Amino acid sequence: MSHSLSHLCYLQTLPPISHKATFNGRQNPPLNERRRKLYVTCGRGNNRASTPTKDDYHATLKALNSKGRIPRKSLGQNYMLNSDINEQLVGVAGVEEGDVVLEIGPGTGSLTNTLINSGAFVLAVEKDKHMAALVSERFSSTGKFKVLNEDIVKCHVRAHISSLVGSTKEIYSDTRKSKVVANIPFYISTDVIKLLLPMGDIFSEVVLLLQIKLLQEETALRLVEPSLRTPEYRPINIFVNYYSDPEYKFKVARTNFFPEPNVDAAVVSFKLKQPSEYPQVSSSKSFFAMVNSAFNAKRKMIRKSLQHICTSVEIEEALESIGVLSTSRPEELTMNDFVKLHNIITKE
Ligand SMILES: C[S@@+](CC[C@H](N)C(=O)[O-])C[C@H]1O[C@@H](n2cnc3c(N)ncnc32)[C@H](O)[C@@H]1O
Repeated sequence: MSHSLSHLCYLQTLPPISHKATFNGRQNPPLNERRRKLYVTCGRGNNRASTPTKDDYHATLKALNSKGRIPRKSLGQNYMLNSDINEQLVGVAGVEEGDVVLEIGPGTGSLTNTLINSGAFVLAVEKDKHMAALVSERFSSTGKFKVLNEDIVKCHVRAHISSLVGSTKEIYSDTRKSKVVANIPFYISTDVIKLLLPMGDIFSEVVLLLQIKLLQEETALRLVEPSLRTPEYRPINIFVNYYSDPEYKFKVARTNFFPEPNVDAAVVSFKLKQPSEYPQVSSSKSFFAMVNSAFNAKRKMIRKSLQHICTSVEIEEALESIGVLSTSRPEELTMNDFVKLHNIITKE
């Protein structure tokens, strides 16, 4: 292990960080054989082995302490303490030797470690310069890691991935698409979904550990499997299903994070559609503008809220022709209904 990694070793007793976290001090379950193997191998023969660090409570505190940091609430810094969950996340994404993976917010690097040990090359985008420095020290010697100290929302993801995939071609000869695997803070989850889901030309899959804060505990489930006529049915549901095939995977209890948030989390996978698989609309921009207008006046009937596009009589006729009531409100239309409606009323 290189000297620069030594501060992350799991050798000392609990460091003197006192934090108001409600972490209950439970130990992670013992490593099984497969995980033990992953911790000591790096996959590619031409790269050095990754650190065999176990990213539990003590190691996380120790890493933070080494940089004099305490978790910042404003950046959603709730660190994962359970390597089993990282392994499950990586398993959901089917990360294989040679994959290029975008990780948003590596933090102390617990998920990064699992990704690298699975054979991936990780491009990490971390807004906090101290955490970016920490993971850079921890992983640059693996030759399978690059970190950008940037805000993901402002980051030119496509350009970075394209230049990375180009530059890693010698090592990774096939042309598989990249993946996104990340434990992201709640405050950027909608922005991240909007940014990444339309990138089906470069990413095959986006697997996110999301905090489920919006309404009640099953928010993540409702994001991917919305029911018509419910308050949770919103334009984001239509957006998600337009660009991907989403799947709710499993819930993650809040006790797995440090500091412990006041909500649980959930793993959601979005299999990205190819641009040729998107619903057929003349313009996605005008389609989403129409959907947003319809939902902006959620209590209003569609024939009234879309009058800036055409007359209410024309909208009524269009609604009837697609088999829905002319008095429908937006939460009564499926994505396919909106697609058909858009294609009729923007033609007239
Ligand atoms: C929930 S923590 C996850 C940390 C780590 N991946 C883990 O699983 O323990 C979120 C991370 O995202 C970073 N972050 C917050 N806002 C960000 C943004 N806009 N762009 C990139 N990273 C961000 C935080 O600094 C933090 O490291």
